[in-house]
Amino acid sequence: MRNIFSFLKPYKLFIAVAYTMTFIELMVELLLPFFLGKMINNGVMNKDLENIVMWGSIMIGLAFTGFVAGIINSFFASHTSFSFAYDIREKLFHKIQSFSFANLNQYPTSGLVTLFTNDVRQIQNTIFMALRIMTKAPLIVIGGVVMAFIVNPRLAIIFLITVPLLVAFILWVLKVASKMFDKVQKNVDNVNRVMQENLAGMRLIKAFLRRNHEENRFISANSNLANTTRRTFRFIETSMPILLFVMNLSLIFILWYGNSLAVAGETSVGDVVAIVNYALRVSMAISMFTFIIMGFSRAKASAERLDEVMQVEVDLVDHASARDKAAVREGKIEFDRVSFSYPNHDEKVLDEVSFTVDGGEELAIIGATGSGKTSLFQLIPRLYNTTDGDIYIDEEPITSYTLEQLRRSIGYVPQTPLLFSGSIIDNIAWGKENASKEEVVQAAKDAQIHDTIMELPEQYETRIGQKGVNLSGGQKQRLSIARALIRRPKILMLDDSTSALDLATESRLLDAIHQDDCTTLIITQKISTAISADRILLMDYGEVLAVGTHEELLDESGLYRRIVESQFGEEYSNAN
Ligand SMILES: Nc1ncnc2c1ncn2[C@@H]1O[C@H](COP(=O)(O)OP(=O)(O)OP(=O)(O)O)[C@@H](O)[C@H]1O
Repeated sequence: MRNIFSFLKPYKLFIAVAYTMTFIELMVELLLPFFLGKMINNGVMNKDLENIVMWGSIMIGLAFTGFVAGIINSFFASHTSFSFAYDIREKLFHKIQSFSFANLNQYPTSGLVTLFTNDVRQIQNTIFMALRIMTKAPLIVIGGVVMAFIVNPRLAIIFLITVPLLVAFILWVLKVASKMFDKVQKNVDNVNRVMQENLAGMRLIKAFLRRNHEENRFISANSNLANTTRRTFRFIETSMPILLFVMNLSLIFILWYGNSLAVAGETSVGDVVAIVNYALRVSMAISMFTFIIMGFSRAKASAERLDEVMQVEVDLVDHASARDKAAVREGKIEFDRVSFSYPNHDEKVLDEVSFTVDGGEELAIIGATGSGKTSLFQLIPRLYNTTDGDIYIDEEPITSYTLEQLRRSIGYVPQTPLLFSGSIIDNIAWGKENASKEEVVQAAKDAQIHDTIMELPEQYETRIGQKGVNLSGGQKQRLSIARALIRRPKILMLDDSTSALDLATESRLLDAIHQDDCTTLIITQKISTAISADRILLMDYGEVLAVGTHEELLDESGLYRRIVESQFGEEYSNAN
């Protein structure tokens, strides 16, 4: 909590002004009934018009001062709460950008989105309320009781019974409600998650005719949310009339007892009116305070969630020995008995993997699904750290490069191409800061996508929807390859990124890549692609079974022969 609210520090002055205005409003609220009593006692009861005008003018002046103070307070309260929300969203975004893959695995995307929207808004609203009325409400309760005692202690005695009773009741309501709000929040997260998965997987849902199934899943999440919200608000709604009932009882008591004292000449009508007025203000402040505290308990839960993410230790940072000047020169890669398990998982997905790729060499990696190919790739740009063993680039441990230097020299095309909303040119140029149009066009030509782009309505300026919905799978793959090529990386890594390309296009693309002097690692399922590489690495169950040329592997590895036969037919391997 404290960490999150420390974001208010830059706005200390605004907060001070807001609280000063609150104090003025408070004074106005407490003095008005007092002066009303005076006006009735000295003016109305004595039919003294001059006195009425005098007290009336003072009251109007006070009310106007309160009104102006309220407007100024509102301005500073909203400015502070909006600025706070802006700052915290910016800091949160920055923090999440610094997350490693292992950190990201800890938090579902939907939860992170909820942080940015729901949680930040919840705290923002509470800060606004806090500056606007939160401190005023309890002070009105205390001040109202004190003033009532100043006006008439005998009548004010009722406050000593009702106020503690109401406060105790409200504390109980809050305790129960905050647990209920926790459940509401969990259900909000759940609805967000289902929605997000559905929007991202809409095509798959339609293709698999799973619309009804998904609708039912959403209905279930949505009705859970509606039910918990309904239960929570019903509870609060039923507690409010109880509150009002106790308040009204105390008012009736004041009127009845005040009347009998007035008839006996022991108090004045003005005092009774003033005390009734204080009772009304105290009751309103108490019920207002309930809502504020309820908002506060929700904001507390939101602040805790935000704080948890803000405090996450990023587990992948530059090594103490990393040198910013170290730059990848040739792109020679060496794995030395590298083992790897995903964080918080015991299973080894890579087991003592050793191999070397020379600078400028092309290595194809093949293996069954789940054999650890992508995991191996992710270790090279240090998206994860190895569990055991070392990786060297140009004979230096990868930890001796800063993350920035290391990743700057790598062009990584992931298995699922992800394009951003924007134009084609933006998407390719995204791969390199300040890329020129010529560089974009050259990268597109190398990735064999230039001709396709030129056929689009606005060519390079054509906009693509989020995730490039209006492009085919193969086109998306080639755009994300162009994005990697524009970096002119020393190490190029393609994770099954040519799977949707026909053989001729793929071979032209690989030829273009060969023109560049870069080390290329290609994960592929296609033997035809693997054959064109200098060497092939065969993986199975996280181990390297064999490394060599196509012919060497045909001789050495039964598994490789079987894969070749499954794609080219038995005659092929017999002939070779
Ligand atoms: N984020 C993760 N957390 C835990 N385990 C994971 C994670 N990602 C992958 N794995 C596991 O690691 C193993 C290797 O997965 P990997 O994606 O490296 O295989 P792959 O050979 O690239 O498969 P494919 O050809 O299907 O892409 C699998 O058993 C998988 O379940």
